[in-house]
Amino acid sequence: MALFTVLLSAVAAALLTGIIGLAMLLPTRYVKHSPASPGSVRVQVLVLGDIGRSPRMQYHALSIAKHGGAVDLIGYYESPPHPDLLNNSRVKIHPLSPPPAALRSKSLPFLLAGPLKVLWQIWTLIWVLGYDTQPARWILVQNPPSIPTLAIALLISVLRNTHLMIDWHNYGWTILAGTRGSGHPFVKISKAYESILGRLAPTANITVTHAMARQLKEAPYSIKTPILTLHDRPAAIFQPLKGPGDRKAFLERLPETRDFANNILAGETKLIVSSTSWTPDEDFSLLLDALVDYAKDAPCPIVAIITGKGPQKAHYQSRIRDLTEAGKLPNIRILTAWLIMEDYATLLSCADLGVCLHMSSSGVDLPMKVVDMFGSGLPVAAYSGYQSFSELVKEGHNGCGFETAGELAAVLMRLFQDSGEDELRFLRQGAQKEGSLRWDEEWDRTLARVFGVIE
Ligand SMILES: Nc1nc2c(ncn2[C@@H]2O[C@H](COP(=O)(O)OP(=O)(O)O[C@H]3O[C@H](CO)[C@@H](O)[C@H](O)[C@@H]3O)[C@@H](O)[C@H]2O)c(=O)[nH]1
Repeated sequence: MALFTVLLSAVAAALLTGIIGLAMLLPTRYVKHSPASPGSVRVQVLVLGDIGRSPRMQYHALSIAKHGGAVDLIGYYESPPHPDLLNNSRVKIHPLSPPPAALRSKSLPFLLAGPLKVLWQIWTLIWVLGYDTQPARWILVQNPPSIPTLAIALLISVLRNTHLMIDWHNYGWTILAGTRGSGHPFVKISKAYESILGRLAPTANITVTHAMARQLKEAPYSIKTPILTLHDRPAAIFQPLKGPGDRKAFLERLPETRDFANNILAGETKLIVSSTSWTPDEDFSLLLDALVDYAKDAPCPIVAIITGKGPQKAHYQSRIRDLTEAGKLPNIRILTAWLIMEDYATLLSCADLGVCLHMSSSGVDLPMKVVDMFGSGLPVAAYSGYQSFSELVKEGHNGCGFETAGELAAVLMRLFQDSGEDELRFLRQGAQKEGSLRWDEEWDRTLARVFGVIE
């Protein structure tokens, strides 16, 4: 009997120690103040991508900080973030450690490297969201990427008593379907995962279009929590040119345009700009084929600058080289570049036309680059074959749609002839008008109260 009592006590003591130990390992919890004062609001803004190339998440961070909230901005630190974030005392950037090189290279088979990479991401996310940051009132997470971000954000929101808001930019499974095909098992798993977590996880949701908000209310997502649409709007850094002197100074300074500045300023050469993350959902063959077509009977030379970083850049650079060497691009110069944010914004304001090849894997997202272009007063020629297109581009008012290389070539021919000048001027006015609706007003109206950063 005595032995039994001793054993029982030992088991109870071990259990208690285990429970206390576990409790001590759990992350600290947020204590809700109701209502919270704006100064006490802390938000973890999370993107499992390069912070510097996640404009919408950077703008969220800036808006929260502008109203006095504190922000932990979490993501990979690859490109320089928005300049206003770097010296903002209310924003702390928490760089995620990238997976070890062996997992990123193609040396290991995907079936081994893929799961190991996800395990690495799970660990780094739990560490940063749960332990490296103070408990927050909100986690605001970008979707996609969805795996493992949504699951970890949900786990941490429960453990730390934090509200969870998903900012739906698009769907991870539709992007995957673009490369693997919609019948692939990974695509099916990814769709189920995103739908279930979307339904279970958030206190509230944000979408980039009304069309996406409508879709999320229906199966397979069937989200019942509030869904707010926050259209992308240009940040203050994107502004139309103040005067022709500024255009001259910039074009003569930028290495990519210096040699062509005089002709561009005289209107004899047209400057077009496209920006991209060089992902498979943007088919740059459309632009290259259109330029080859245009070059056959060009009304004027074109300098095309494609800005951005991403996986397919080298592939298209080599296609551009081949086409140029084969003599298929007479009077056309195609350059690629990665510019600091200020120069990217000014280049847009100096161009004659923006080109957008965003194809929308889901049909219901929108390209941020067109928002940048409108902010800089630049009209666009944009791929238009998807449902939400008209939520941003108004055909004949601020841009022209196209679905094939032939149609894009026809737009370029029409606008760059002498007779196209009036239409281009009219479109520029439309772009400036659309771009005058700014991020700050849209954000303050839609989200400031929800986060509690205004009373
Ligand atoms: N600093 C700098 N930034 C650049 C440059 N070139 C491109 N960028 C950044 O890269 C963005 C373009 O990125 P993409 O990945 O091509 O896509 P997107 O047009 O921004 O659309 C994405 O965001 C939307 C919502 O925010 C999503 O709805 C959409 O699905 C997509 O993910 C530009 O808006 C700009 O912020 C450059 O030279 N310099």
